[in-house]
Amino acid sequence: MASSILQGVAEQCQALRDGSSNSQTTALLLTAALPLLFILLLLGKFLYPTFDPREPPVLYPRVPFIGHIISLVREKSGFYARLYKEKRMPICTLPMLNGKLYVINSPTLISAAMRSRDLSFDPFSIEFAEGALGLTKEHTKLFSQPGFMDEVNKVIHSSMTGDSLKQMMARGLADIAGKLNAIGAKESVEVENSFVWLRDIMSKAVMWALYGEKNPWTEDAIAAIWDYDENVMILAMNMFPSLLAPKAVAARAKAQAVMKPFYVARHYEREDVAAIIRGRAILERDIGISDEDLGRVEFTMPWVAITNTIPTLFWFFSNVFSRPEYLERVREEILDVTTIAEDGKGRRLGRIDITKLEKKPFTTACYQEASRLYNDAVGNRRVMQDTIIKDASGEYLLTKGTNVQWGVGVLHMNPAFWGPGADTFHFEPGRWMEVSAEEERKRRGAMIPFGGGKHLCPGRSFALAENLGLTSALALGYDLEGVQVPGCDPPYMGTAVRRPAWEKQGTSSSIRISRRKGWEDVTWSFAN
Ligand code: HEM
Repeated sequence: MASSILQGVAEQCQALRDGSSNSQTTALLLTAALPLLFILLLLGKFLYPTFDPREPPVLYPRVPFIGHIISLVREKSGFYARLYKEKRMPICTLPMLNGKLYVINSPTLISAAMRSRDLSFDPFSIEFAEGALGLTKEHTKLFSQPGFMDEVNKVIHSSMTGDSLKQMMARGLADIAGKLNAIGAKESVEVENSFVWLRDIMSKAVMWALYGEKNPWTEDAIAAIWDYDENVMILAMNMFPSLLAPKAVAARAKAQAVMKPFYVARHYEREDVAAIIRGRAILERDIGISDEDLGRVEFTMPWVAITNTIPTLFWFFSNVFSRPEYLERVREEILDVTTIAEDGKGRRLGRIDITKLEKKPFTTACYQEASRLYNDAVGNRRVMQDTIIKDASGEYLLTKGTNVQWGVGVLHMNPAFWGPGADTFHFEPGRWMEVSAEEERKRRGAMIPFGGGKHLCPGRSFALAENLGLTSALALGYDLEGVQVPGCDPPYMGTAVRRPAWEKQGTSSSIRISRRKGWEDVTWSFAN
């Protein structure tokens, strides 16, 4: 940058000496410009980041300083895919204002970044919380105590395994069954928007699973989470939130107000509350967060629990139910894991075993394909100590304090890993069936819908069980007319999964649901 300015000045001086530009005006202008150039050079020295030759290659934006920032805001997660398509770099350094950002595209380097102890997600959790949850500096100071985030990590990951996980799954699945069983044999339900219909059923089930009998989440309060979801990143930036995102601020206030009495009454200590909710609250209480404030701080949990689960459910559901041949194959597999018994009162009981369904090849392939195609998360880490990561393309120095990102879509939609058509929105469950050892090897590290390393999403098995539960009972026991697959928009910033954009392909969101012929008398339940 500085050298190109100097070069420009030198060329002008040469032109003056040569007499090729001897006008007095030019000389005057140049004299006046010299101090300005000097200031620019000085500013450049202090404002522009420096690069070590061992760092990833630098990719300068067309518009200096702010070019990459503008592209990121405009293109969202699509920015990483575009950059990779144009440059095909395994990793690069993007100068931004007076800082820089590393962007990784190689699966091996992404895996290394996720596993590295010197790269951390924790600073983002804390910084995000301040704006997104409306916390005070006091709260963030408490969270920043050495070792606290490691304790949170331990609680999060140990509480979503074994019996705690099973209990959560069972509660959620029972709630889903209740909603479907309520659809009578003689009625048909007209649904205006299939995404919203699924969203409302699943949100309630997840809240029930997390908060137990004292679950505070009303329909209204759940709707507020979805209003918040759309604008959470504006809040996270923490600049004039009431002005820039008043709807999200109001939604957050409403949701946090609903949570407050739950925490003030210490319902989180109850046995029927999910261990992740209980464990986090106790940990936070122990470092000095009051019960009154826990409802505010813990608002992050219901949000992360539904914001990616439900879009994943929607894409799995719509891609299967809109294709009769796929629906038929999925139905066969579900039937195989379902027991039907008389209830002694003239009705039948249908029990779907979700753990067995999780092993069925075609159903799993459809779920995987939906996750591959529609998950476009952006991975984030901060370099805590200078560190080196490497792959076959070379070794790269990552310097302390720099942020690192990767776009999941760059890997998930790369035909080099997933075969022809993988870079278009072509849903092909066949990609997941009969995969050769060679293909398996090529795909290693290229499927990362849940992130990885010590921050690997702890909710992935819960989400899978609930999503399979709802779709499997629907597939076997109900007829759904009019299901279409819409176009999609990038995920909202801070979330992982693309959102439906009905208007893009003129698709209709409305569907009609009725009991399937021959299955009208079945009451559904799940084993997990
Ligand atoms: C299909 C559904 C889901 C998807 C696609 C998803 C995706 C993700 C991703 C990409 C991350 C970041 C991981 C990283 O940076 O390495 C994450 C983290 C997390 N997710 Fe999920 N998630 C889902 C469901 C859930 C559910 C149901 C819960 C809770 C009930 C949950 C709780 C969390 C938590 C607490 C973290 C932070 C983990 C940490 O910092 O160690 N997620 N998730």
